[in-house]
Amino acid sequence: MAQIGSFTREQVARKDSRQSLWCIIDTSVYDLTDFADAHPGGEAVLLQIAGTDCTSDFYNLHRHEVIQKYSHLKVGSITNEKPSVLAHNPGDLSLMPYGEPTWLTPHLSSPYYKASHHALRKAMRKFVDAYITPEAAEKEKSGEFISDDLLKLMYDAGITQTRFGPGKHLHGVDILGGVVKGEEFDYFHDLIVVQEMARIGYRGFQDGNLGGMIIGLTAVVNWAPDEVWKNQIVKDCFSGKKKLALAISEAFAGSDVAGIRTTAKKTADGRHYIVNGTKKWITNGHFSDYFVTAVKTDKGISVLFIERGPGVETTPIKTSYSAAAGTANIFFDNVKVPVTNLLGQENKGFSVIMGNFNHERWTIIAGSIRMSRLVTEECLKWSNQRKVFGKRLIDQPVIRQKLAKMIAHCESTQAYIENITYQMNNLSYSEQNKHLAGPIALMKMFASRSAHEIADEAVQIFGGRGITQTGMGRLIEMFNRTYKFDSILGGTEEILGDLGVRQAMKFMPKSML
Ligand code: HEM
Repeated sequence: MAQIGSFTREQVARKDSRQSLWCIIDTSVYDLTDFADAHPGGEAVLLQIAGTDCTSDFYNLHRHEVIQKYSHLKVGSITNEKPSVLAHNPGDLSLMPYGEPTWLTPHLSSPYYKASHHALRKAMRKFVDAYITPEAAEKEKSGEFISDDLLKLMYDAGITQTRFGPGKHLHGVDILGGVVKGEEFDYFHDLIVVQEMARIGYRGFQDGNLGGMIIGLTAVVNWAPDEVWKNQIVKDCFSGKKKLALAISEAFAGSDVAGIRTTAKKTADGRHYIVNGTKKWITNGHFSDYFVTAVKTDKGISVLFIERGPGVETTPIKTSYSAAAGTANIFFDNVKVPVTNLLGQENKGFSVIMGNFNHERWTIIAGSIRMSRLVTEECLKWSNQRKVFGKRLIDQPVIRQKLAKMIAHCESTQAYIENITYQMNNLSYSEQNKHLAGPIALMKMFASRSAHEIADEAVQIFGGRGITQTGMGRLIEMFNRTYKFDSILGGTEEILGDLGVRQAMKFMPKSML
C-alpha cells in the first residue's frame, strides 16, 4: 500500500491514466490503479474521472459505507483542505430531519422518556452497530443461523433477557453494563431495545435473532405449572443454550387458530399426550429445541411445551426473506409429551395464545415502525443527494409529496405506539389482555398499512436501485420485499382490524344512544 501523504490537486490531476489512476473524494486521495479491474461499476467510469475530484459522482452512486470499506485505497489528502462529508460512528444519532423519533430530536421533548431511556438508547445503538449489524449482513446473505458468539455477547450484556419485556426475569440483571437496572426496565425500555434492533435493516436475520423466543417464551413464563422447570427453560433460552419457537400456524389454519388440526390425545394412564400433526411458517422452527405448540385436545385448544426428540421433524421453508430466520415446517408423528408440559388449562389454550399475542404484536409493530422510519430517512438522504434533470430529486414537488406522506405515517405510528406503550406501563398483564388486545390489533393493522405506503413510495423514489439487492437502494429493496411479513405474522391486517372492532363492541354501553 502506498504511503499516506499530502497532495495538491495539480499532483492528483497528473494521475489520469490507466497506469496511474487516482481520484479525490471529499478531500481524500485514492489510488484506484489496481482496483479498477475489480470495480463493480466497471473500469471505464473510473478512467473517465481519473485525476479529478469525483465526490459528487461518487455519492450519487455509492453509500458512504463503500468508502469506509475500501479505506485501504486511500493514499493521502489534499493539502490544507478539510473533508465536508460527516462520518457516521457507531452509536451516533441521525442528523437527517425525521431520521429519529421526536424524543431523540434536538430541541423537542417527550413526556415518556427518562434519563435511563436515553442511556439505554445510546448503549443499545453502539452495541447493535458494533456487533449485531455486521453479523446480520453476513448471515442474511448466507442464510446461516445466528452464531453462538453473538448469542453469548447479547446474554452477557443482558440484552436477550430484555427482549422478553419487563418482569421478574430481569431482576438482578445489569443491562449493558448497568445503564439500566433490570428492576426499573419498563415497556419504554422494551420499545427502545426492539426499535434499535430493527435498525439493522436485515429483516430475515432480525427474526432469526431469537424472534421465536420473544413470541413464545411468554406462554412458558405466564403459564408453566412448575417454577423450577420454568426457571430452567427461561435460563436455557436466554443464554442461547436452547432455542424456542412458537408453533401455532398450520397449513389449515393461520390467523384462524380455532381451525388447527394438530391433535393431542391422552394416553390411557393419563400421564402423556400423543401429538400428531404439522405446523407451518414457524419462525426459528428449523433450529429450535423447544416448541410452544397449539394442539386440539378433547374439548378445545390447548398449549403444550414440546421438546425436539423422537417423532419431531423440521424442514426449512423458503420464504421471501433470508433463511437466517429458520422458518420451518414441523411434523409431529406420535410424539409423547408429559401432561406436566401443559401450559395453562386443558381446552382453555385460547387465553394462553391470545394473551401471548399482545406482546408479540406490539413487538412486530415496534420493529416495523422503526424500519419504516429508516426507509424514510434513506429516501430523504437520497432525494437530497441524487441529481436528475439538472436538480436534486427533493427539488421536484412530486417527490416532496411522497416524502410528506412517508414522514406523516412515521410520526403518527410512532406516536400511536408510544401511547399504547404508556398504557402497558400502567396496566397489569391481565388488564392489558382485557383493555389493550383491541387497541394493539388496530395499531398493528394501521402500522402495516403505513409500511405498505412507505415501501411503495420508497421504491418509486429510488427507481431501479429500489429493486436492486446491493448498493444505494439495498434497504429499500429489502423493506419492499419483506414488509409484508409484518402484515401477516401475528395475525393478518384484516383479522386484526376485525378483532379491534369486535373488542370495542364488547364495551358498547347497553343503552340506546
Ligand atoms: C474509491 C473509489 C470507489 C470505490 C471503492 C467504488 C466501489 C464500488 C462498489 C463496491 C460498487 C458496487 C455497489 C453495489 O453494491 O451496487 C460500485 C458501483 C459503481 N461504481 Fe464505484 N467505486 C468507486 C468510485 C467510483 C467512481 C468515482 C465512479 C464514477 C464516477 C463509480 C461508478 C460506479 C458505478 C456506475 C457503479 C454501479 C452502481 C449503480 O449502478 O448503482 N465508482 N462501486
